[in-house]
Amino acid sequence: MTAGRDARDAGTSAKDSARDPVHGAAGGAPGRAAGGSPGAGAPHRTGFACFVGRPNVGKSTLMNALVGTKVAITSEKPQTTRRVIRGIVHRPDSQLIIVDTPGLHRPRTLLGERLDSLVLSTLTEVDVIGFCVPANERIGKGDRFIAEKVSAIRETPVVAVVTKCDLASKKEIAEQLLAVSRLADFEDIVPVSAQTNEQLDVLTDVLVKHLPEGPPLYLDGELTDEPEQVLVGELIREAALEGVRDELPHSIAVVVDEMHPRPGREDLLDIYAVMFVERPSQKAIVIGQKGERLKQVGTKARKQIEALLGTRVYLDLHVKVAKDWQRDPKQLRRLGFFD
Ligand SMILES: Nc1nc2c(ncn2[C@@H]2O[C@H](COP(=O)(O)OP(=O)(O)OP(=O)(O)O)[C@@H](O)[C@H]2O)c(=O)[nH]1
Repeated sequence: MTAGRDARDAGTSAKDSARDPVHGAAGGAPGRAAGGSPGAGAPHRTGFACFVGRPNVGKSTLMNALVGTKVAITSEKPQTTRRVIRGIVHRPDSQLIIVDTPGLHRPRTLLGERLDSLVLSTLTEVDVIGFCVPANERIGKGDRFIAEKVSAIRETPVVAVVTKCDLASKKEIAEQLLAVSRLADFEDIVPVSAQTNEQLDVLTDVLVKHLPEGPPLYLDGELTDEPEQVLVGELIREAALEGVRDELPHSIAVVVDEMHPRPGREDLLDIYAVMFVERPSQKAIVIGQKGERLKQVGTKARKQIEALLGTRVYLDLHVKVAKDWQRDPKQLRRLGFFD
């Protein structure tokens, strides 16, 4: 099977693909979600997909690349994603709504437990699951744990996605595809790179195959239904995560209190946000000497927010301590993590 083939050729049934589940090797034609010309009389499909995998395997980056814009934040720190975010891929033949989840992992805190139950309930509700494994790392216990969990969900088909293929040689990719095929009985296995856009169109084709027939749920051009306030908070958190180490990334939460155009200045949006950390020592780190670090974080976040919203932004960012918020149900609710 060649990579980057036409969408219409991809219409193999789940049964066919079970016999030959591997979709090409990376190195095929690049392109993002470009397929999707509906064949004559082919029904329109609409549905939900969800990517799961160990932290840091590239789930959020993949969703952004498929959707074509930055709707989920990414970082080199594991467990960056905390919220369920939807990105929408529009094609003539289909609408693929991607639900981004936090990685499944063994819960260590109350926050961890809540995230895991959130993930499991999401998985039974979507139409297809994308189980992600990076091409450039050996399959480990964590991957096996998640592969077992998702293949136990009988009602949802699982497609394996070998990510970050730009970081592996052809031989390594081939070996990884084989290793992944031994993990569980996947419907399909697709090697991709979100960095170079390789095989993203093929992945979309494969996911769309599993969606039910139905009309579009979102208007053309809508890329996400996350409230802007949430996206803005996530961009601030992403800027704050850069350059911090150890436990600190997990201790940072951001709440956007207010967001409105400045009276008499329709071209300027005022945003008031608070960054929460768990301890005073962390507050000092986040703020930095003479407030330097916080200033950099604010500038970086502001630029990203301006790019997202297409307007000039004034960002008022404060840091507060919410003691041990990850373990405290009341604080968790306040920061938007509901049970
Ligand atoms: N070279 C390369 N790097 C990638 C690719 N996809 C993701 N990355 C990088 O891998 C890191 C983790 O990516 P994320 O998308 O945040 O991973 P995630 O699985 O969503 O992580 P969690 O939110 O922790 O679950 C980031 O530094 C990305 O830039 C890819 O296709 N190629």
